[in-house]
Amino acid sequence: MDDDAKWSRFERWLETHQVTQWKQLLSLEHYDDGYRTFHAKKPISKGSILLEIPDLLLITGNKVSKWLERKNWISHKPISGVPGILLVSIFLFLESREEDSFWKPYLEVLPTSYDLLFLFQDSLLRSFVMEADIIPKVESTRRILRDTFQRYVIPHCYVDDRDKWVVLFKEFVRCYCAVVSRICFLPGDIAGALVPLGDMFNHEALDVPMDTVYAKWERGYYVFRAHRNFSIGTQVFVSYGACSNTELLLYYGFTLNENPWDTLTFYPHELDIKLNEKVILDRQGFSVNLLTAISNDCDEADVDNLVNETNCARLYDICSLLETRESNILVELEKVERNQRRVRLLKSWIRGRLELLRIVKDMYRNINQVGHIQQVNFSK
Ligand SMILES: C[S@@+](CC[C@H](N)C(=O)[O-])C[C@H]1O[C@@H](n2cnc3c(N)ncnc32)[C@H](O)[C@@H]1O
Repeated sequence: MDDDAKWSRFERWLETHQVTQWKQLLSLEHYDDGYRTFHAKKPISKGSILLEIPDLLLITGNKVSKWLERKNWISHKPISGVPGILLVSIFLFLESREEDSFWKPYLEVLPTSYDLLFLFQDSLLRSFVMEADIIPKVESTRRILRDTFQRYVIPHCYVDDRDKWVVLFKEFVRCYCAVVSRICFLPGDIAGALVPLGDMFNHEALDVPMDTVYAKWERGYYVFRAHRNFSIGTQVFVSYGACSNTELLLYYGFTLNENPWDTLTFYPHELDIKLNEKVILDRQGFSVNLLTAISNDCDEADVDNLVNETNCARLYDICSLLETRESNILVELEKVERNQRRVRLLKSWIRGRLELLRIVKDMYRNINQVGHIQQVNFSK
């Protein structure tokens, strides 16, 4: 069945369950790479309902854990020790092998390839990624996936050779990627909910955190509301939260330009600074531990005071060191011949970090010149 036919089947499935209203407001655009996004057919005002998906269509962690237990796939005791996200991944894997699965029309339109960071080749990660603790995070994801697959999936599948194991494992990893990159928050659920069609909204970063929850459970439906006005013809986004580009790459496989929530995490000893703790840099500057380490004697609880008392020229210099390091990585990355999507993602990730460093450098330069922090907003 080709992609158009799969999509038509998915739409019919939605219509059978009375999911039709959205078409008055939204159109779905399909990209060549198989991804999709919503556009506004009419002007949309903040707070209006975009989409309502009935409970029956949702795949939730709680439903899945009961199902796995009922089918004796995993017994009660181990189930409580397996993270909900992995249980939903196992469920997706099993359902996608069932010809008559209720969710088949949905499963068929899920993306077939992902760019989550743990899927990147080690040669790319180890040479071009300087974020603190990223390699252990990637390795732990890979290990957990292998262990879960070996422990809970393989005993129920007939696998007589290594090639078959590899094929099944790749399919399991694809299911896991679908779950982490699409699951929606559902209070009281061990994992959250996969919301067919609701998971086609792309993410946008907001300058300030949202005042209300715009995607939530209401009266037996998962309801998506507009968090701002959208003009006709423009892309309609939701917001996945205040995610840094590192988090976006880890869990969703993309980065944003000018992401106000971007961060850069590092260990100062990498720059020959005597401090063993991890330091986080965001648009407000360095985390308190670095400020404390290089400040004069002052009350650490008051960040404004701490910055006033800190040698901002030194903080500026640390930004410059980080900037040089990131620029050098970017130069090396430019030499990589492969112009594949993952290389492009790493480049845009680094460009985002350089932009962040520029903003913070300007901030510390201004503080240094003025001698106090009045021009800087530390309200976050
Ligand atoms: C919940 S899905 C959104 C729907 C997705 N576009 C699709 O067709 O299935 C999340 C995935 O969409 C993509 N995505 C979401 N927001 C994006 C954005 N602002 N820029 C680029 N890709 C985005 C990423 O691949 C992410 O893993």
